[in-house]
Parts: sequence; structure tokens; C-alpha cells
Amino acid sequence: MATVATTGIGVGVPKHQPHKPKHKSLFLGQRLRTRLFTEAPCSASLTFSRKSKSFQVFALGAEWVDSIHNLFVGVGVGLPCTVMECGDIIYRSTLPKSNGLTLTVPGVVLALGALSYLWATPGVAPGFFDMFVLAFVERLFRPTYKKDDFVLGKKLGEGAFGVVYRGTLANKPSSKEGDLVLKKASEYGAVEIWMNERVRRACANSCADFVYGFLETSSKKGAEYWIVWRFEGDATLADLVQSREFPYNVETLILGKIQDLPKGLERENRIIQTIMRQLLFALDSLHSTGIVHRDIKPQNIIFSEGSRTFKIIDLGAAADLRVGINYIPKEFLLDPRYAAPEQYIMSTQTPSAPSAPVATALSPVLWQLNLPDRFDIYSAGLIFLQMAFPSLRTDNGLIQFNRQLKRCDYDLVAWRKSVEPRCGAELRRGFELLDLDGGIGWELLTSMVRYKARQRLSAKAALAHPFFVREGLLALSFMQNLRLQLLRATQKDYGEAAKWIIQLMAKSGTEKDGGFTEAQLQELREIEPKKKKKGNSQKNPLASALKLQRKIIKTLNESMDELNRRRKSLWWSRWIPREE
Ligand SMILES: Nc1ncnc2c1ncn2[C@@H]1O[C@H](COP(=O)(O)OP(=O)(O)OP(=O)(O)O)[C@@H](O)[C@H]1O
Repeated sequence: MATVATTGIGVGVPKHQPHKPKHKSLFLGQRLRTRLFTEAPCSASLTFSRKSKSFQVFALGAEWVDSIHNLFVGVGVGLPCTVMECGDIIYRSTLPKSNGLTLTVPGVVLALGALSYLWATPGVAPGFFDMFVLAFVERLFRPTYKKDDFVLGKKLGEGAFGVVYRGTLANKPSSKEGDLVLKKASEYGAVEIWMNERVRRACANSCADFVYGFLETSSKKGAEYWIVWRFEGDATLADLVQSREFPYNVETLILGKIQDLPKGLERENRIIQTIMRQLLFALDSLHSTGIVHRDIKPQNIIFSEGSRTFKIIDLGAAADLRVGINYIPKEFLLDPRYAAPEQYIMSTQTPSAPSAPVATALSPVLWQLNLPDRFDIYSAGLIFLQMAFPSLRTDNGLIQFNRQLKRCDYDLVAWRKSVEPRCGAELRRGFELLDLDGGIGWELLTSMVRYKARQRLSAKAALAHPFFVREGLLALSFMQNLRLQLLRATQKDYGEAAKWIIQLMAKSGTEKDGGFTEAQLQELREIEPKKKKKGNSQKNPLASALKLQRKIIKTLNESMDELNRRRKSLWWSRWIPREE
């Protein structure tokens, strides 16, 4: 029996027929059957007459299996006979022998396209595997805890959403394993537990070592989330940066000893490079799994004494864009000192994430449209600046810098031009540090701190930047130079090009042929920003209608957001363990 597989695009008689039937009626019958076999997406045994009836029943049943088979084999892109050997359906001996899969170029391209979509950031396929296999297995094997298993110690910090304590396991008070950090959190604790669980499975080394999280409800205190980590160390990057010894104090921590090198810019630059590399590495791992932190600042970067690296803490404001958790385009919980100018990680035009499977399926598209990871990159860039310029390490210094940068339209080069001629010794030293090795540090910094998210480097691209290659700009190899050129090319904003094309379209439009004429485009432009003018809406009924329409859409969006938020908080918070 020969197997024929089609998607049903091709219809009709096979292209080559070495043996035509002698009778017309027989020929028509043959056409009908060919049609049937080629139009239905099925595997068919091309046997004659009586058998074909029983085959039709089988064909319906096998339809699903075959549609998947067809997708990957790629048959059906074109007419049937262009993608399969048809042979002659009357003389079975001329039919090709079944030889399993027939690979075609369009089929391979289609399959590769589908695979790369499924694996593109934030990763649809790894997401399904993580949620339905890894999470499940983890739940079966991990130890569970309840509040009474812990003894609370010294308070380490108190934020708007929780209190953090040092603590120990009640049954192992003096062991290293018992050295813990516990956070008692409000409703945002649920998000933090979700993010920590995701991170533990996807990139455990990037964030503080998460132990367990659970919900405790009591009639007295109501609902409380408890989140438990291993104690990583005493110092955050904020503590270390504030020291007069910075960056030499970090060198001792990372290497465990003092280097036998003279103190100076070169050595400081190396230490800052190491800190930035570790921070970007942690960010890259987070972003690759679809999580955007949204609160990157020195206070949330802890030095892990065990691994001698910097790790990220406090995932309470993070958004998981793989499944849409904590992603509400118009809502933000930001530290204004480190927040990127856009304030939102997703365009406010993007509706809130729909149900989890839909959000997951669309996540690569939304990620590419918004590049939400660039929000964290801006914050990391500010940390780089603070490390280079001691005067920006205080709150006041940073706030003042942010004001100056805003005045320069977030253009670091313009900021430098405005402050450098009259700057003091400290600021000058910072510029000198960044100008080492042909200014490669400054180049990286200006690629991270930019107004437009799309123009900022991703964490992965930043890690590939020549700043992290020891030789510096002048000693760059051909390949490194090529990589730098590529980085610069990908940083370019193509928004202007898009505007130019629209403009061109507008110019080519005429009243007769359709398209926008320049005059119409001008009209549209006038409706846009000047609608705030008094009395303008009365004069322009179209503008009033647009305003009303926008208001309705806004209200609808807000209600949908609210509904989504409620629905979302239902499905995933079921995964958070509760104290029995
Ligand atoms: N795993 C850890 N190991 C050691 N110390 C930790 C760990 N996690 C948190 N800390 C300490 O606890 C402090 C507060 O932690 P965290 O930032 O998570 O709490 P928070 O309530 O969100 O605080 P804030 O709102 O101020 O950011 C940190 O600054 C750090 O000093």
C-alpha cells in the first residue's frame, strides 16, 4: 500500500499520468477519488472500489495525526504532484513505494521557523516543559516547611511590602544549612514566590538561593506569605559602593586576597568590569527565561560569600512575561532613582496579558515588540555610572544627575559635554576611567543608558561587548571589531526609517488613487497633539468623536485589566503551597 499525504491545497488529477483510463466514466471516478484523497488531509491507501469506502472512515480518524505529520514534512506547499510522487492511481504497480517522510525545502524552512519561534525569548517550548514537567517533579521531591520550623532572628530590613529577618531552622540552629533569610510579605509575596521558584529551576545562580515559600493564614493575622532563602552574605552592592575603599573592597571579596598590583585607574577599571560582568550575566539569565526584574539597584544586588559572586535579590516587582504574571502594562512599582524613562516595561498600548496559554503562545511577539528587558539594562547602566563616579553614589548626587540627564533629553554625550568643561577632579577621574582602552567603557555605558529602549543593548549583547575583552579597543581583533560594528548596527533605531516610509506612502497617495495625501496626513497630525486647545473639540467634531472613542477604549481596557488581574491571581496562586 502506498501512503499519500497532502494538506489539501492541491486538487485534481495528478500531473503525469502514464496510463490513461480507457473509459470516460472510469476516468471521472478516478478524478473524484483523487480529489477526495488530495483534499482531505489524510494518509490514504489507494486501493480501488470497495476498499475505498472503509478507507474513508479510517481517513477521518487519522486526520489529526496527519495534519501534524504534514506540518513537519511540509508537503502541500504547492500542488500535490510537485511535492509527492503521484504515479498512476489505476495501475498500482506504478505508484511509488512508501519510503516514510518526504522532506522538502519549504517543509524544512517551516519546521525550523516553528522551532525557532517556540525557542525564541522568553521561550514557549521551555516554558511548557518548565510548568508541566519540571515544576511538577520539583513539587514531588522538595522538602516542605511551615512557620514553626523556623526561628526568627535579627531584622535585616523592612520595605513597603514586607519585613526581612535573619533566621535558622529550628532543628538545625547552628549548622551552615540552617543559616537563612525569611521575608514576611503582604499580597505581593505570592508574585515573589512564583518568581523565585521559576528562577530556581531556570537560573539558580543568578539570584539568592531560594529555599521555600508558603502562605500562612490565621484568624489573628490574616494571610501572610513567608519566603525563605539561604543567607548569602552581609553586604549588598549598595553597602560596598558606599565604602571609601570601593572598588578595592570588592576585589578582596571576589579574589579572597589583595592583588599585587599598584592602585590606580587600570586596576579599578578591572574590578568594575568584573562586577558589571557578573551583574549582566545574572540579568541575561533572568531575561532569557522571560523575567524582567524592574527594580535593579545596588540595594538589590547581594554579594554571595559562598560563590564569591554578585546575585540579584527582591523579585517582588518582577514580571514573568512568559505567562504574563505581574505584567500589567499601565501599572508600575518603581524606584524613580533607577527607573528607565519609559517607566513601563510594555507599551501602554499593549493590552494586559490574556489567559496563560494565549500569553505564552504570544510571548515571543510581545517580547520583540516591547523589548521589556531593556528596562533593567538602563538601571544597570546607572549602577555602572555610580561605580565610575563617586559623586553619584549618594541619593542626592543620583537625583541631581537624573535631572541633568533629563534636561539633556537622556543623551549621555550631551550631558558629558555640558558638565565636563567645568567639572571637579572626582568627575574628571570618572571620565578618565571610562576613557581607558580607547573609551570602550564609555561606549558600553552610552549603549546602556539611552532614552529609547530599542537602542539599548540587551544583557547578552552587552556581555559580548569589547569592554569585557581585556585588550581594549585598540587591540581588538578583526572578529571583535566586526562584532562591535554589528552591535552598533543593531543599536540603531529604525523608527525614523519607518516614519520615512509612511511619509513616502503619504506622498504617493492621491485623491483618485487612494492612500493618504500630504494634506490628509497634515490634518491627521493636527488632530493628534493639538486637541487640548480650548474649544478645539467643538470646532472639530471629528476630534471630539476620536476623543470619545479613545475614552471608551481606555475604559474597556481598564476593565479588562481588572478582570484579567483577578482571573490571573486565581490560576497561578493555586501553585503556592499553604501551611497545613
Ligand atoms: N538571601 C539573602 N541573604 C542575605 N541577605 C539578604 C538576603 N535576602 C535579603 N537580604 C537582606 O535583606 C534586605 C532586604 O531584602 P529585600 O530587598 O528582599 O526586602 P524588601 O522588603 O523588598 O526591601 P525593600 O523594599 O527595601 O527593597 C536586603 O537589603 C539584604 O540586606
